[in-house]
Amino acid sequence: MTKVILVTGASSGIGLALCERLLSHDPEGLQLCLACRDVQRARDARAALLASHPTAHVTLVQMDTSSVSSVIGAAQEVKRRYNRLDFLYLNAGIMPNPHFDVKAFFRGLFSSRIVTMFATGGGGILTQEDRVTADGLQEIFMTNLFGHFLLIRELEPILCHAGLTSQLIWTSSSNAHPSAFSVDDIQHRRGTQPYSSSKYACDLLSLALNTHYNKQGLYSSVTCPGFVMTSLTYGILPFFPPFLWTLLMPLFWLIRILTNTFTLTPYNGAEALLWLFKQQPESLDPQAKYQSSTSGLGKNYTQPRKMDVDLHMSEVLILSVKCCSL
Ligand SMILES: NC(=O)C1=CN([C@@H]2O[C@H](COP(=O)(O)OP(=O)(O)OC[C@H]3O[C@@H](n4cnc5c(N)ncnc54)[C@H](OP(=O)(O)O)[C@@H]3O)[C@@H](O)[C@H]2O)C=CC1
Ligand SMILES: CC(C)CCC[C@@H](C)[C@H]1CC[C@H]2C3=C(CC[C@]12C)[C@@]1(C)CCC(=O)[C@@H](C)[C@@H]1CC3
Repeated sequence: MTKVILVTGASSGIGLALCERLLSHDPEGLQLCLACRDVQRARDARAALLASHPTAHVTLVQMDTSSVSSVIGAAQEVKRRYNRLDFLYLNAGIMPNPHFDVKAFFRGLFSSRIVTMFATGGGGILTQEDRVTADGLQEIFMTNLFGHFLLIRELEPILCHAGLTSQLIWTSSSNAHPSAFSVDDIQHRRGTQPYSSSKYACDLLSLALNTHYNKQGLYSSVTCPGFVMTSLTYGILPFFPPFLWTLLMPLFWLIRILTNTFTLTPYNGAEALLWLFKQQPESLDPQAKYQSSTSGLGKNYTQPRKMDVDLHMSEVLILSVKCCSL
């Protein structure tokens, strides 16, 4: 039976690489819908996918996850086109206005946090300046988490079908950290790490969605693509042109020997997202984060890692998120 798959943020990076890998895995049996905010970039992505898979079914829907009306409109369009959705990849994400804290970076270099700092971008080396959207919500929270929550809520009728299972697959991050998140400030209006907070909220929300929806056949899983060279990463050091990143690649390959989270290419980063596509959702651990990993010799594999999440907090979050959507 044909599987219907919707991928948010499919116009570039990990989302686009995932689409390419899904089509290589099963070129005929999929109906792929690319949900993108920029129509021209979406068309270019579709053309690139069709160039390598000319018989594939690839459609587009315009959706900006940072806008409530855009998400609701796109969901209506998706429900009009399909009466069932098998996989929903919640991948669109931003880290705008990042600040790279050089002092924290050098402090980390001479401390015991050196490996975790490289593997997770933690230790305070990255902060961001957030904005408020036209809907009055924090942009990073809205784009990375809340837009996706609204999408799931709107698509519920085609995600939950008696006797069938569907999967939600989040692109989270190893930068998701409980210390950046507070249930009293779920949008992270007051702190300096809204990206980390939004990704930790994705981890919590996935857990709560499993509690609420498993009995209706809907399962949610969390992935981490590792550290990947994409436009999101290039934006972290805007004064650093892409060719300088290329010069750093030998250093990154060396670091990969110490931490297999340096997946580096979007193809490698999409590994866990594709792996989940091939699993029975009932066999997955709702408290695991499925990590794309690449060995020093370039071999790709998926590793489950226990998330630092608790059920009570996940329930508080889903209630707060529902309140935001009223
Ligand atoms: N790169 C990395 O090392 C890591 C990335 N991630 C996560 O992976 C995901 C993909 O990022 P990555 O591929 O790296 O970066 P890219 O910037 O290449 O991809 C991000 C995608 O999200 C889309 N997007 C951004 N904002 C919106 C919006 N408001 N509405 C709809 N789509 C939007 C972008 O669209 P457009 O083309 O229009 O900009 C783009 O297609 C993100 O969630 C990111 O947080 C997690 C860990 C590490
Ligand atoms: C210029 C220096 C020699 C090297 C600087 C490297 C850092 C800029 C990177 C080291 C670890 C990276 C990293 C991320 C961004 C860039 C680094 C801090 C992320 C935070 C990107 C987004 C994510 O979601 C994380 C998982 C990444 C973790 C590692």
